[in-house]
Amino acid sequence: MRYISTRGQAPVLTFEQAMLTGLARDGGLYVPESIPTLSTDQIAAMAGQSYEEIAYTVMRPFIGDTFSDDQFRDLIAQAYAGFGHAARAPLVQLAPNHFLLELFHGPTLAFKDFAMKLIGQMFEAALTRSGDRVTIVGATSGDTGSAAIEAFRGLDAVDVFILYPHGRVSEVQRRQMTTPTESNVHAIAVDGDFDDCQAMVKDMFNDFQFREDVRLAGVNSINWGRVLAQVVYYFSSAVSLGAPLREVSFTVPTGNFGDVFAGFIAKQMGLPIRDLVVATNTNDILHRTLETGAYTKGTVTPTISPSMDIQVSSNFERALFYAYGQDGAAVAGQMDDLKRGGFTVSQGAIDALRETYKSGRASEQETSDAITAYVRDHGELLCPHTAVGTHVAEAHLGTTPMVTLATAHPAKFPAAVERATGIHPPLPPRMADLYDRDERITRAAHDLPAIQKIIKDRIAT
Ligand SMILES: Cc1ncc(COP(=O)(O)O)c(C=O)c1O
Ligand SMILES: N[C@@H](CCOP(=O)(O)O)C(=O)O
Repeated sequence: MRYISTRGQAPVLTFEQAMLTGLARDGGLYVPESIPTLSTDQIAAMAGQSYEEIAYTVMRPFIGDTFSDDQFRDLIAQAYAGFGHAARAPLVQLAPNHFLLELFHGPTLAFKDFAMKLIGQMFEAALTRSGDRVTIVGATSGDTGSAAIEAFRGLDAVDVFILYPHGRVSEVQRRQMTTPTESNVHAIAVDGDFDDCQAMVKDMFNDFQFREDVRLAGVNSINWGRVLAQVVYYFSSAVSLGAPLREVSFTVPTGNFGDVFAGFIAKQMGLPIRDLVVATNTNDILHRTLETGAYTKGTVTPTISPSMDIQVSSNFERALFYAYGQDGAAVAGQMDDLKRGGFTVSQGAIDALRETYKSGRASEQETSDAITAYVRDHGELLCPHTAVGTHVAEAHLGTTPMVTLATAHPAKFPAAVERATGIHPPLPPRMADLYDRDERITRAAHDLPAIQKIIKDRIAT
């Protein structure tokens, strides 16, 4: 399996190279040259299998000879062993045709753990074999950073620097990033919003000297490995609802478009997905783009679902690549226009996007009302991101079963949940002392050279 850039001008790589490379050298994102399909029989055989077995079947065709079959099975087993639920991603029924896919049973209580725990295992195995050392720099609006720090803490061959927007993540998210004591993980609070952090990470990848000097790697969803691991729970949940014989739809709380794009890959692989519904908060650039065809950058507005406070949505580039019939030059042109503020998707491409993705938006009040209503009517305490999802999903319920992705545990956002319900969601016992642990934070201005210096100085010591 070979990997190509969405902008068509970067070297073609193996899975291992694409995983360790992060952003392509032409600024694009790596995607597989072709998407493997699974037969109806292979999908049907997943019924009753463990999450780990399904993960192996779904991901094996993408990894080429990076790992042997046995080693890959082993890495998957280790990645999910510490999850707090035997099913890993259990489904809960909310209404006759509406289900919640609980993706928050991993160590940092968000769906990011599914990919990050596996990537951590895969990085360690690949770097142990090669003897190389890398510096991971990531941007987070709260959950990617905590999952990355958890997955890579204490690993010998990796230093991790996470840039997060100062004052714009929840206290639990911040503490998950700032309280680990291992010296190879660093949380940097940046003056700015998530888009500023993400843009600086991309600028570091485009600074080839810096990239070589620190052996830069990325674990944001620009990394194909992140997307790949997220394809698995679309299969596990759809199969338990009757796939491949029955169609299933998904509503996905969306920010950087990685999670919902993983659903697109599942569909291309042969999973009978009817609709993929993109659910946004008031930072609704994706919903507006799907409605109007115009992707126009606005300013990021802080919301009670802070992990989705994003305007420049990285993986939309991957979606565009397929909507433009894998035309890298067309994607590169649109991304150049984005630097000047926005672009208009061609009629053919927007038709293709609308064929796959439906969308909706939840205001702050609607999000809060959904949290209140779901605990009252269904006994389910939702995190605000999930509540954005259930609100939007309700407008798309029909005869096809709808699965809304529950992307984080309510205890990660206790203030918003308590305001809406009067209930203070407790942290699981294993992290009950989170508020008592000492924090280690580096503050930084929105200043790329200064942050690059912090990184270089830290890895030199
Ligand atoms: C809790 C939560 N929900 C939803 C999202 C949006 O996911 P994506 O960026 O893959 O669209 C994020 C952040 O990525 C998140 O942390
Ligand atoms: N919501 C994310 C933002 C980064 O997204 P990623 O999927 O590209 O890593 C977060 O919580 O950090």
